[in-house]
This record gives sequence, C-alpha cells and structure tokens, in this order.
Amino acid sequence: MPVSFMTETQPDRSPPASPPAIVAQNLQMTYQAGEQKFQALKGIDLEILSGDIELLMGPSGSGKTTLLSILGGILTPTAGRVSLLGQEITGLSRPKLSKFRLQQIGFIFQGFNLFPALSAAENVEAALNLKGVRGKAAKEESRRLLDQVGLSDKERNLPRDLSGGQKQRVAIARALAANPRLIFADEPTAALDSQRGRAIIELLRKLAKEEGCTVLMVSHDPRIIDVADRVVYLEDGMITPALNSTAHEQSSVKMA
Ligand SMILES: Nc1ncnc2c1ncn2[C@@H]1O[C@H](COP(=O)(O)OP(=O)(O)OP(=O)(O)O)[C@@H](O)[C@H]1O
Repeated sequence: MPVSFMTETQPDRSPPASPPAIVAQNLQMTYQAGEQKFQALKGIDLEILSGDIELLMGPSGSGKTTLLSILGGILTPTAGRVSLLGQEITGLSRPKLSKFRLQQIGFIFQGFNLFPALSAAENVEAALNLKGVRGKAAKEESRRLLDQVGLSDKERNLPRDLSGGQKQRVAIARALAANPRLIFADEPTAALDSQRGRAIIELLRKLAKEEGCTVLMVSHDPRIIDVADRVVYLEDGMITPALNSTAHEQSSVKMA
C-alpha cells in the first residue's frame, strides 16, 4: 500500500485547537494632557494562547504598561478591541467589566495596593471575600497562598512592617486568590532578591503549565525569558516583528 495513501487515512490525533485566551485587534491609545496628545499605542494585534507565558519587553516609554493595562481591562483604548477568554471586554459596562476582572484576572502590579490597616493574611482574605470565599475557607486559603509565596511567618504583619519584596509577595498571593485564569503582571520580580525572584518565576510557570493559567508579564528580568513561551517586543507603541520570537530565539537575538 502506498505510503501516501496510509498517511491520508490516518485519523487526525492532534488535540483540538483551543481559542486564544487573549486577543487584541488594532489597539490604539492616545493620551491627552491638556492640549498635548501622545499616541502611546499605534495599532497592536496580538493573540496569546491559553496556558502560555508571554513576556512583553521594550524600552522605557514603548507602551508596555499601557498595553498590559488595556489588555487587563483597566484602561480603555482609544480604538481597537480586546477579547479575553472568548469574551469581548471593550464595550462591556463598568460593572460587568469589574465583575469579569474580579472573577478571571489576577493582577500583580507595581505599588502593591495593599490595605494598610489589614495584616498580610487579612489582605489576602479580603480578596478572597470579594470573590465569594468566606469564613474558615478564606482563612485556610489565605494561609495556603501566603505559604506558597514563602510568607507563612509574616501572616500577622501589617504592610508597614513588611519589606518591599514581602509586600510584593503578599500582592502576588492576593492576585492568585480564587484561581484566576489570567494573570497580568508588571515587573513581578522587581523588588525581590534573586532566590525569591526565582521562586516566584517558578510559581508562575507552574500556574501556567500545570493549571492552564495564561500569564502576561512586563519584565526586564532575563530569567523570565527562559520560562516564557514567547517574547513580544514593543517599540514606539508598535510590535517589532523582527524581534518577536520564542524565548530561545529571543536569547539569541539578545546575544547577537
Ligand atoms: N496618563 C498618561 N498621560 C500621558 N502620557 C502617558 C500616560 N501614561 C503613559 N504615558 C506615556 O505613554 C508612553 C508609554 O508609557 P508606558 O508607561 O506604557 O511605557 P512603558 O513601556 O511601560 O515604560 P516603562 O518601561 O518606563 O515603565 C510614555 O511615553 C508615557 O510618557
């Protein structure tokens, strides 16, 4: 029997393609400060697959935080569309968008935004309460999350009694409350020493590869390149195609 015939009749065993977790179409963002306008994003098209770790890189002012904020539904673009998990979020009413963000997205942003009067554990519990996890279940889950980021011994500390890196880890524990399907992180390892930074990168890698979270990060941390499925390089509000690449290729580009 000819080989070609056999090949044609083989059943297709490839897994069904799942729709991308994040889709951006022709995103544009113009900031206006008084009379002055500044176009920070100039037409971004992007698709990120479910369970992928995507790293956004680029020089200061290239639009990384703006793009991350728009994809996370924190900023509204001047033009273009964003779909997350098959739901178009541009055009959703504010209450619907807030609910969607709360249920589906964990944010790890600079500044941490911890409640100053609440302990580390209470900060995480507050996030769990908002997501409908209460009482004993919230306390246990908060303990598990703080343990996961290496902060079991700081549960009762107020934010003012924590270092910058520890506050960042509380913020990470809070972002992971109630298993979000999307994680958006802006420099998640910036305030951490190298050992803690590595532990957080490993945690994010596990969430993506073992639990199917989709992780989008802005970072200059070269260790994140090693775990990223893809690096998207922004320059002057545009994606630079020549530098978009898999992590491996990106390392070669950087070394060239
Ligand atoms: N609220 C704002 N009003 C006016 N201009 C803004 C505003 N936010 C950002 N910009 C401008 O938009 C451009 C992109 O900013 P953005 O913060 O997205 O860049 P970035 O790549 O994240 O930079 P960095 O790496 O320094 O954090 C910059 O030129 C910035 O000055």
